[in-house]
Amino acid sequence: MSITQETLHLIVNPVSGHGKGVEFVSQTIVPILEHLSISHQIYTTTSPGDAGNIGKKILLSSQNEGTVRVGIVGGDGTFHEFMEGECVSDGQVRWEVILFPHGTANALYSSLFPPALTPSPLQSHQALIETLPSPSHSEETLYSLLSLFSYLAKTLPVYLPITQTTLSSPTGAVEQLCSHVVLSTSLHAAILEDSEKLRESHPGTERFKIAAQQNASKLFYASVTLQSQSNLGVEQWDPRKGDWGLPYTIKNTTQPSQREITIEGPFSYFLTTSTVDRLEPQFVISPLTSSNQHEYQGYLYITIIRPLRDRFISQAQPEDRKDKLAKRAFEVVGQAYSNGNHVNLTLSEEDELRSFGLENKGKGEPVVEVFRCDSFEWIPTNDQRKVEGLDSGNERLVCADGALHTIPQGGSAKVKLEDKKNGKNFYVFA
Ligand SMILES: Nc1ncnc2c1ncn2[C@@H]1O[C@H](COP(=O)(O)OP(=O)(O)OP(=O)(O)O)[C@@H](O)[C@H]1O
Repeated sequence: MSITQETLHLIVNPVSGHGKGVEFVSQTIVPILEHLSISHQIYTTTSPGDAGNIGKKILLSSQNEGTVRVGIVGGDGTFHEFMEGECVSDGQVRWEVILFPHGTANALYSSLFPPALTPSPLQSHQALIETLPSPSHSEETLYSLLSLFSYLAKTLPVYLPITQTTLSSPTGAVEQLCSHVVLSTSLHAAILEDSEKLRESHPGTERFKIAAQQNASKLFYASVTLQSQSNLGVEQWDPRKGDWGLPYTIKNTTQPSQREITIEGPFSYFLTTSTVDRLEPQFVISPLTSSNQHEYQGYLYITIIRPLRDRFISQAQPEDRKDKLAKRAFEVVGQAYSNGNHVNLTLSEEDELRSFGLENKGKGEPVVEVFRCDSFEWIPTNDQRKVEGLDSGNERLVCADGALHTIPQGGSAKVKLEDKKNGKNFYVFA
């Protein structure tokens, strides 16, 4: 078929996930496209980073303008590489993306189509499914076609805010990063770094557990300034009210305005997303993130744990602090597997027994602080006043969609959402 404005460009990663992408394209996607006479072109990635090169080729063939429709058969990494290639190009096209979840975690897909949602989104596509060339597809196959069904049903695609991060040294910007799933520092970034070092000795997923144990009791020294241009300013989630409001857990600082607040560390957890509420189908780490932002520029949703706010740790004997911090980190972050319940956990206000157990939507402040804003700056402070009994981690480490980067000594990471007006926008059928 010749390439036209209507052509669907399919970028296929042959190795992601279980390595079944190529087979899925030939056996499932192509028969549907041919049956519906949809012009398509298949590109198979041949090496890491190739999805970005393919994206650039597609951009050239579309003469850098209009709407270009792309299908990604792969995981978050394939989408990331495709998107990163576009971030550095000068095109002004509107990318409309159909996702086929053929990765390992599929964070974006499972956020757009949460598994076990009732009623199943498949129900609304029943009439369409019955017209498919092979209507006996398994439930699992049909689930992986939901984004395609959304496109075929002519649903408006969802705007996908892209996060831009600038790593600077004291003398200026040194590196620009684009991400669409997650930008993190602290524990999340440290686990990724250490698990990579363990890949040879522990090829299975066990290495993530070991890396988590190695880092769960560390403190990361930094200060972060959150900014918002909106009239509402920076907002904080209050699980007790079930609503967003003015920041209320920031103490001992004079804030110049609601549009800018500074949060002092040390941190153990710091993660931001603008599109996904989960990093794996069941790991709902940012349950307030809403990707249904058709018209809106979008928010950065920020999930923070500052362990010294928790008397279970701050009032522990120095020799007990390590164990207690690790125990608490697993207890809290583990609740992300219970549909994101960690954001509902509150610190006990009065505790005569001094057990400092956590409550669910109790009277005290939440143990996890959740904010939304449109930009922030993470400044490693390398604080000399360390907390007795607790080790510090590398606060200069940054993870952008799984790739690790280091903030130069004395520098910072400035993070913001790409301006929707500047073009190069990504939309996803959901
Ligand atoms: N032909 C290829 N050979 C080897 N690696 C490739 C090839 N094509 C792409 N890649 C690499 O495969 C990596 C993994 O892809 P991807 O991240 O999509 O899958 P995943 O890691 O299984 O899933 P997820 O990111 O959803 O957890 C990408 O980072 C990309 O660099």
